[in-house]
Amino acid sequence: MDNQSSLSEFHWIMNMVQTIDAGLVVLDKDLKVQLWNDFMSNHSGVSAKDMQDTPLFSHFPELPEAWLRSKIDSVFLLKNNAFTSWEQRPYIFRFNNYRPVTGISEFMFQNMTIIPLASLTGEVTHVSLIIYDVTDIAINRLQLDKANEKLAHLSQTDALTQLANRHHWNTLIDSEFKRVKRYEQISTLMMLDIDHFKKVNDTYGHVAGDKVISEVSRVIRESVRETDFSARYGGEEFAICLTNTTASCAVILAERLRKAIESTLVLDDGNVIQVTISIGIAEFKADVESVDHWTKNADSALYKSKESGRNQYSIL
Ligand SMILES: Nc1nc2c(ncn2[C@@H]2O[C@H](COP(=O)(O)OP(=O)(O)OP(=O)(O)O)[C@@H](O)[C@H]2O)c(=O)[nH]1
Repeated sequence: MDNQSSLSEFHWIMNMVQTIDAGLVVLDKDLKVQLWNDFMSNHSGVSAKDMQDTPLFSHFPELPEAWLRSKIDSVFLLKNNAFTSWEQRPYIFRFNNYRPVTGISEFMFQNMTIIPLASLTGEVTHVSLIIYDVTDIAINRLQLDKANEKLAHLSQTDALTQLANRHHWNTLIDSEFKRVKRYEQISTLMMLDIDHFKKVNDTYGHVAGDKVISEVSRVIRESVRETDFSARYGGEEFAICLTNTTASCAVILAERLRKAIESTLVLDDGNVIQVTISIGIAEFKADVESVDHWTKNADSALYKSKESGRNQYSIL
């Protein structure tokens, strides 16, 4: 190839380097900038002329210097490419994201490849950083993750009460049962039922009944610990599992709930509705063979509370 054609080849290669839709930066061993393409100028607002032969980090103090230095050092040393993904670190250079408002990020998500550049003698004298704008991919992924999270929440939650639904309860209590059985741990199951609820429906209607269920659930949600879990077990029946708690300690929550619900006034269409609950408590014991067995124990205790006059707790 003669000088003229290699010069023109160099010219169009430089044209491509400048206009390609990715950031290209070439650094020497002192991390001084030797090439800064149009993508980098346009997004950073700093021209190639101003960057030329100056240390990269002096222009961009917000760069993760220690982390990036060690990445670049390892490329010089090992002569291998290095790659970083937006999932590890959303961006390297803090460039604005010009996408229509997404609410997810105001910055451009970036992947980066660092490649060693060898001289004719094989010595790695420079590295090139290639910055890819992956904002669209990242935003789609994050939106999908959010939607999946929302769907998972919806599929596990009872709409009226915002408590776990029966299906999700089954999963939770199943794994709690396995945990306590295997490690001989302590855990207590509590079943709650609104007293004479049929009368509430018959007197005030189903909408008022729903309001009562929703208020009772609110009290439950606000009363249990973060480590406990609760669910709407059936129509007006609720279940709470108190992990690492004995039946005698569960009594404290049972009484707190009983009193709180007894003193809650539900207003509906000019009516003031007041309800009470009955509670059955069953601590996990070594002879409990299954979740069904454990639940039956709590149900028997609940039945005892109903039989003894309601608005009270019983322990099996
Ligand atoms: N409004 C409303 N009512 C419901 C819902 N689910 C179940 N119910 C009603 O709750 C009532 C439960 O009645 P029962 O199981 O006979 O018991 P109770 O009247 O509460 O009496 P005790 O439990 O013996 O104190 C029934 O009338 C059901 O129709 C619901 O989601 N909304």
